[in-house]
Amino acid sequence: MKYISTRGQAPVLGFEEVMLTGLASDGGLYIPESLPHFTKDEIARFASLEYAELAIEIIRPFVADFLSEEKLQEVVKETYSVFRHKAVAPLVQLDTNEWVMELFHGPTLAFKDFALQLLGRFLDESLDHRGEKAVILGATSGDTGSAAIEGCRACEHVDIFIMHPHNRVSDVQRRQMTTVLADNVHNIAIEGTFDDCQALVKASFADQAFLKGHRRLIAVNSINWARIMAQVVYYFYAALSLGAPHREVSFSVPTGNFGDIFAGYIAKRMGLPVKQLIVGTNRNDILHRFFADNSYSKEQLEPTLSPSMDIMVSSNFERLLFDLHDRDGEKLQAVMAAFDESGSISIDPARWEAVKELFGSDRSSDEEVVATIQHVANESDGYLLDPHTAIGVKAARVCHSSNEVPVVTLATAHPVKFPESIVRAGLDEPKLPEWLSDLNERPERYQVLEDNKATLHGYIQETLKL
Ligand SMILES: Cc1ncc(COP(=O)(O)O)c(C=O)c1O
Ligand SMILES: N[C@@H](CCOP(=O)(O)O)C(=O)O
Repeated sequence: MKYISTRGQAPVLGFEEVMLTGLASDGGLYIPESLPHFTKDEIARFASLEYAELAIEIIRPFVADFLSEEKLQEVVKETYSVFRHKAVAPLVQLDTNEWVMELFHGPTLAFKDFALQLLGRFLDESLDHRGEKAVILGATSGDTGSAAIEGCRACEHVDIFIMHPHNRVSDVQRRQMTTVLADNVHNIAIEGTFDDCQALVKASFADQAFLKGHRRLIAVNSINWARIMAQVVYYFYAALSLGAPHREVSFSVPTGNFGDIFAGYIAKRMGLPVKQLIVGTNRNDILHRFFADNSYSKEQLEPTLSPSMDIMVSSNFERLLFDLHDRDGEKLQAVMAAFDESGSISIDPARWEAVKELFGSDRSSDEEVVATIQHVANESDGYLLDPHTAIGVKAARVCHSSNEVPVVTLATAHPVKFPESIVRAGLDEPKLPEWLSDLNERPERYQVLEDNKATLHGYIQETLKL
């Protein structure tokens, strides 16, 4: 399979290079030139598979030129064996046709583990084979960071630098990162927002001189295609459990960087009968404003009770825009340049009407998040939603257009990561699981840095003695 950049100017690459490259050299994002497509019969045959077996089927066509069948089987099975629920991604029923898919049974209690446990193993395999050393640079609003650290801490060949916005992640999220004291793990608190951290990652890909040619720079954010690919699997898994391919299924997804829901869009393009994809945002609602008013325009980022979604510029939205501009890199280059210059774009109205047939959207305030948590706990026997998932559940209830079609909200994080919302909902604070119960006593290590590229690069050079 060949991968092309959304901006049309970067070299066409195979999977392994794409995984090792992160951002394309023209500033775009890599995406398959064409997607594999499964027929209804083929999808029906997946129905009896366990999670890891299904993952092998879905992932195989994307990585065929990277891993042998034997290695693929070994790595994928090992990846999903570390999840703490037998079903890996269990479904919980809230109402007749309303479901929640729990994606928080991995090592860091958020959906990011699905892709980052796999990516860590893939990177290790590749760098080992090539005999190369790498620097991983990531931005996190709280969950990608710990999942990336957990996925990559054992990789002999990498040093991992994770930037989080100082004082803007929950205590549990911060501690999950900063209490990992391995020599190759470096946590940085940036005096700024998640968007500032993400901009530093992108600027570093555009200017890699600070590594002096000694190391390869790798991205673990969802700009890395391998992240999206791994997340496609659970859409198939949920839909198959609910009657696909003989029945349509809708999904509601708490959305920030547009990676998770974009994986749902890819699943649909691969043949899964997805009726609707519903975007749930908090008050940092650029994506909701796009789907509601055809206005993709930056505003001031505001802290919320759902900090992982405190994101204004959604990286993966560029991948959808690419499709909405005839997959023409030149056109997209112009669109992104206009966005960079004015901070605001809209698309051709006919295209926008068409995309809304698939995508719905909704926005929740903090008060609505608390009310949803409270309401669901009352009606479902104390079932706890984390604040991000609550945004998804409300979006499903507001936007889902059919009573006949099941709707699945992706439960993206465990409620224990965000106790403040639970307590505000008048519910008992959830307890950390046994294996994490001493998290608050573990020593922390991180460096606070100003939001400045030269300062960041200097810190990395000093740490690695480059
Ligand atoms: C708990 C949680 N929910 C939802 C999201 C949004 O996912 P995405 O950025 O892929 O849209 C994130 C992170 O981005 C998250 O950490
Ligand atoms: N919510 C994310 C933000 C980064 O998104 P990513 O999916 O592009 O890595 C986080 O928790 O860090």
